[in-house]
Amino acid sequence: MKPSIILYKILPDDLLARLEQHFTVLPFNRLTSENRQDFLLALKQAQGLIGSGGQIDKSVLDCAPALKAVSTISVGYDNFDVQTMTERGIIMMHTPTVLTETVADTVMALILSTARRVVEVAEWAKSGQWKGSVGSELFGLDVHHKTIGILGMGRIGLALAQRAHGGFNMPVIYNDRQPNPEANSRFNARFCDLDTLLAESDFVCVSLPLTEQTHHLISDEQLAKMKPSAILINTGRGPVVDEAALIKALKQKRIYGAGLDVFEKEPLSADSELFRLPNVVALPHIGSATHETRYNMAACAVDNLITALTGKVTVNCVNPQVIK
Ligand SMILES: NC(=O)C1=CN([C@@H]2O[C@H](COP(=O)(O)OP(=O)(O)OC[C@H]3O[C@@H](n4cnc5c(N)ncnc54)[C@H](OP(=O)(O)O)[C@@H]3O)[C@@H](O)[C@H]2O)C=CC1
Ligand SMILES: O=CC(=O)O
Repeated sequence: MKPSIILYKILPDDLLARLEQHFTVLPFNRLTSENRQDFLLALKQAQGLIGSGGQIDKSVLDCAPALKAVSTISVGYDNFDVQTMTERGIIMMHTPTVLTETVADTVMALILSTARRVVEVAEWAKSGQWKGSVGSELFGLDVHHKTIGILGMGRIGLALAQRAHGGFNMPVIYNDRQPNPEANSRFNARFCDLDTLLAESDFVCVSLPLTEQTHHLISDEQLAKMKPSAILINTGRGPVVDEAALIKALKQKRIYGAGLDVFEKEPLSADSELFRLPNVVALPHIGSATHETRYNMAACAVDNLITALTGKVTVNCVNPQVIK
């Protein structure tokens, strides 16, 4: 008999078929409060879990006595209780690398659209106000040759540094837990402490995971250290930035603007002040959302689960210590 797995995301037909070759698939389109009881019931027999979104915490894992492997269709895994999984020998897989370049493109899109006020000015033109050449009240800021500060020089940080250095002639400074020799040698990037990064950057770009150490890493004190002409970009995770502090800084024009793809609570409420501030570009968590990349992420996650349950895991594992 094939092992049972739960799929909680809609997959392309060919990828679903690939899963069905190996497993009996118990499908849920996504996790909702309405289907939670059915999901918990199905978990009793599931050896594998694949999908994205939702909190897979201890209360969920307690309902999954047969679980051996979990495969998230994302690189971030802050919504999983990895510690409990590791204690129970459950393998946690994720999808790094396949989305790196696409997310770095999204960061550049946010940098350009906030600095050059692309969304605001396009809306202005669309509303019929374009009667002649635009005046300085609609001018933006240059991007090229400005200093980019990258917080988290990992895979995405490095791909961002490449774009900024090679494409826009931007000096690159960065903060991480340790220097990244590749960033230094390929992009002439300079490792510095957080305070220096905040004080010197024209664009502060957050590309960090959410952890206990990074939660609210950017709050009142850090925003106060940024230049009034600087822009904050967050594509890491919403709670890395204290959203109330950010809204205050933006309203008081203590920083020039913000480009955000992630928020403390998602979906961001339609009545959030962030949607009403003209100096904010707020995207609905679309960092990796292209047809090609979302397919590649799903394919990677499917292969990850098949390997974790039927083969020998060598890559994409968050807790390799559980692999025997
Ligand atoms: N908006 C979106 O759609 C997307 C968002 N993301 C987010 O981006 C994050 C980064 O992805 P990726 O680049 O692939 O991940 P990486 O792990 O390659 O990069 C993260 C970097 O941050 C560093 N870091 C971790 N904690 C700290 C800390 N406390 N202080 C300083 N540096 C720290 C890591 O160091 P170390 O290696 O030592 O841990 C690493 O160099 C993901 O975790 C996810 O949250 C990812 C994809 C899409
Ligand atoms: O936020 C997206 C991810 O892949 O992580």
